[in-house]
Amino acid sequence: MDIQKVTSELSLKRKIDNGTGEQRQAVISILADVENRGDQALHDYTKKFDGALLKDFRVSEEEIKRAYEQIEDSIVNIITEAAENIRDYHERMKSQSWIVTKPDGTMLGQQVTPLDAVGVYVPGGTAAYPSSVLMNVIPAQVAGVGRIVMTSPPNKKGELPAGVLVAANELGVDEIYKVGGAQAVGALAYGTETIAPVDKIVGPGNIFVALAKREVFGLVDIDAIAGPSEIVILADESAYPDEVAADLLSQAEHDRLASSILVTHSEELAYRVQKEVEQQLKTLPRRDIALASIENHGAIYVTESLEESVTVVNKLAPEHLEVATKDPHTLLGQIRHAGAIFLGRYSSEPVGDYFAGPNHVLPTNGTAAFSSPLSVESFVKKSSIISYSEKALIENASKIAAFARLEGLEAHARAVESRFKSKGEN
Ligand SMILES: NC(=O)c1ccc[n+]([C@@H]2O[C@H](COP(=O)([O-])OP(=O)(O)OC[C@H]3O[C@@H](n4cnc5c(N)ncnc54)[C@H](O)[C@@H]3O)[C@@H](O)[C@H]2O)c1
Ligand SMILES: N[C@H](CO)Cc1c[nH]c[nH+]1
Ligand SMILES: [Zn+2]
Repeated sequence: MDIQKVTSELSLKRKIDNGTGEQRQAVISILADVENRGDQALHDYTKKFDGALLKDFRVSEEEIKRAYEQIEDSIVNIITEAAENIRDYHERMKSQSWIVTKPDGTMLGQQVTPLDAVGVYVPGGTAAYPSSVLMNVIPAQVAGVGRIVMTSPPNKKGELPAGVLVAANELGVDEIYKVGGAQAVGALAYGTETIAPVDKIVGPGNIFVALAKREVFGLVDIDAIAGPSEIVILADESAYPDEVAADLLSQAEHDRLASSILVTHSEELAYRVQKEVEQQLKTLPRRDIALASIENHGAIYVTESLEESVTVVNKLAPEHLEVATKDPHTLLGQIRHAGAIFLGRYSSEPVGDYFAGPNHVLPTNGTAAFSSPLSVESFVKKSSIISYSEKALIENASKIAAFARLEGLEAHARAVESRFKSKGEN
C-alpha cells in the first residue's frame, strides 16, 4: 500500500464501465432472445452460463425448508434483528402526500404512490449476500410495493445459497426465481410465460447484469449501477493503526477492484497503518482478493493538515467514509460528499453493512457527489395534484391563454377560455 503525498489539487475522473464490444453485443442478443422466446431462452442460458438444467425456475417451499436446515437458528435470529433495525431506520424516511388549499379554494399537492412491482437481482457465487437481500427488499416493503420478485443465478446443482433464501423468507418474499445474468434482467423487464414483468430492477451484478440494466432502462426504471466497494478513512494521530487497517481490509476483501484509502496528515499514522495492513493481510481467508485490491487500488494519502484531508475526502466522494479523528462529530458539517459517513472508532464500516439500519447500497465511483443511498424514495413515484377553483381560473385564464399564444399553441389558449363561453341552457 503506497504512501503518497497528496494536496488539495488532487484531481479525479469518474469512469463508466461500458464493457467490451463483445460483452455489449452478447447482452443485446440475450435480451432480444428472452423477449422473443421467453422461458425457453431462460432455460437455454441457465444451462449455458450456470451449468444448471432446471425443470422449474421458481424456488419451491421445499427448497426454503432445506435452506433453513443449513442455517443455525442463532444466525436466523441475527438476520431478523438486523432486519428490524433496517426497517425501523427506513420507516423514518417515508415521504407523505400533501395538499395545500389556497384562500381562493384552489388545491395543489403531491400524491406519493408506491411502485406496483419491483425485481431484486441478487448476484451469484460468493457475492450472494443475505444482507443485500435485506437492504434491497426492506425499503421496497416500507414504500408499500405490491409485488417484490427476487432473481439469482443457480449453482450447477440448480440451487440458490441457503442464507439468501432464508433472508428472503424472513422478509416474506416468496416469488424467487433461479435465473441470473442478462437473461434475468430481460425476464424482469419484458416478462416471460413464468415471470411477470416489473416496473423497476434493483441490485448489483457483474458487467453482463450492469449492461443489461442500462439497456432496459426506460422500459423499466433501474437503481444506480453499483461499482466495486470503496472505503476512505479520514484519520488524525489519535486513530488506532490496527483498527484503521482492519477497516481498510474489510472492503478490500469484497473485490479485486475494491478501493481502500487512508487520508491523514499524520505521517506516523500512515507508516503504522501501512505495516498493520501488511500484517493483517497475511491471515485473511480471502487474502488473494484483498491483496490484489490493496496493491492495485489501495493508497495512503498524506496531506499537510486536517483541513486539507477534508478537501481530499470531498474530492474522492467515497461510498463509505470513516472519520477517525479526535472529535469526529465536529467535522460532519464539512463533509459534503460521501455515501455513508461513519463517525468515531465504534462505527466500523461493517456495522453499517449488516446491522445499524441505514442502507448499504450506496453511490460508488465518486457518484456520491450527486446521488444518494438506496432508500424508500427509490420505490415510490409522485403525482402532482391540481384542483383549480372557478375564482382562480377567472383571475388567471387570460394570463394562461396569453402564455399559450406566445408558444403558438392556440388550442391550449382556447381550452382555458372555453370555461367562460356562454353554454346556453347549461
Ligand atoms: N457493489 C455491490 O454492492 C456488490 C455487491 C455484491 C456483488 N457485486 C458484484 O456482483 C458481481 C457478482 O458476479 P457474478 O458473476 O458472481 O454473479 P452475477 O450474478 O452478477 O452474474 C452471473 C451471471 O453472469 C452471466 N454471465 C457470465 N458469463 C457470461 C458470458 N460470457 N456471457 C453472458 N453472460 C454471462 C451468467 O448469466 C451468470 O448467470 C461482481 O462483479 C461483484 O463485484 C457488487
Ligand atoms: N460493503 C458492501 C457495499 O459496498 C456491502 C456488503 C454486503 N456484505 C458485506 N458488505
Ligand atoms: Zn462490505
